[in-house]
Amino acid sequence: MILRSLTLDFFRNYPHFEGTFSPGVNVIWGENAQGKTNLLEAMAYLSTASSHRARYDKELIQFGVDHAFVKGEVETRDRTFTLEARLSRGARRQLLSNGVKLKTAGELAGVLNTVLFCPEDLWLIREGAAVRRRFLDTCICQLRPRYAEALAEYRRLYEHKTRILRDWGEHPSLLDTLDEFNLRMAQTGALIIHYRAHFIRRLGEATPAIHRDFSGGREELELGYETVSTVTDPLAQPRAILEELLAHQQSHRRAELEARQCLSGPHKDDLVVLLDGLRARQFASQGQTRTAALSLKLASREIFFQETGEWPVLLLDDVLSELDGKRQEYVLKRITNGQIFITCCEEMELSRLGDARTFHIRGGALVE
Ligand SMILES: Nc1ncnc2c1ncn2[C@@H]1O[C@H](COP(=O)(O)OP(=O)(O)OP(=O)(O)O)[C@@H](O)[C@H]1O
Repeated sequence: MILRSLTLDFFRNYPHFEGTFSPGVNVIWGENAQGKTNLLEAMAYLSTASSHRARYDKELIQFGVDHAFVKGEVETRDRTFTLEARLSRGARRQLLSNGVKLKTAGELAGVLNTVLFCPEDLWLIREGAAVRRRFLDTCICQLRPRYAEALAEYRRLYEHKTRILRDWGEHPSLLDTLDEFNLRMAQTGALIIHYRAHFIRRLGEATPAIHRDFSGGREELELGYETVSTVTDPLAQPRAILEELLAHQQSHRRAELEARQCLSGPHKDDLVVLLDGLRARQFASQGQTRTAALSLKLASREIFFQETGEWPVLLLDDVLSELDGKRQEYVLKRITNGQIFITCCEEMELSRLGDARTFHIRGGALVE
């Protein structure tokens, strides 16, 4: 999978950008706050229709402007795709593939896959469960269009149910619709759990070997999936999971009404990381959690390759400078395949990774 070129209009601090990239290594360098991350964010947006750091699309539109445009030419499966995202402050965003409007973001899956790695990811293990759910969701959405659709639907239902629970005291008639929402949330929730369990199983197969290699054979990493307590087998068919989710909702109905919060469902899921049998989140050292986070990210890249036969585009945002020499060396050794974008503050010598193209960014523009 190769991102051949990228065009931006009014995206973040770029009034306009046009770049054509190397199929190998691309180094994007410049001083702080010049727009290096913004560029990777735009690339990732074309693969996931979401940003790793913006909650709303409108944050991506340049200040004082009412629309933004992102276009990428992608080579995959011996074909060329033109992906476009048109963002607007006043209207729904539009996503297009080869000029055809997409109905859902899920339809982007499989055209451009990216694995983004930024310094915050080094805290993937230490942070709360939300960060690990986001990691899982970003990966699975790119591999399974149906998952992306279920997740979007689940989020809509969750927000609606949260409003019902928040306001039912003042408007008791809202409770008339609660059962309907519960059923639909359990149906989409069952699908989400099924897909997450299968992805975590794959991750659980790929990550330990990388981590073992990385830690010089000293540590054993294991992964687990923590979901709704009534679910006995998250790998089971969604139909079986549905019944167990409904039972959990039923037993938490009263508590939800009292707490006025949605307490039942996969929105609380976690990916559990164990190092030598202990929960890494609580017991691992800073160095160990970094190594484990890197192993997870590198493993996800390998799963993309196994699934699609092509390496995803790797976006390394300022991450190498955060790593000590040994970890840097390990990552560089492991990423010799596929297209790579690396941002850094100084021009880097990366000739060992093959032909590298260099882009110097200043103030939201390419320095020619
Ligand atoms: N919607 C927006 N409109 C205009 N400018 C924006 C918008 N969002 C962010 N910016 C600007 O983009 C710049 C940050 O860009 P970016 O995060 O890409 O920096 P960077 O080059 O990666 O820096 P660092 O090396 O510090 O990580 C900031 O100056 C910020 O004010």
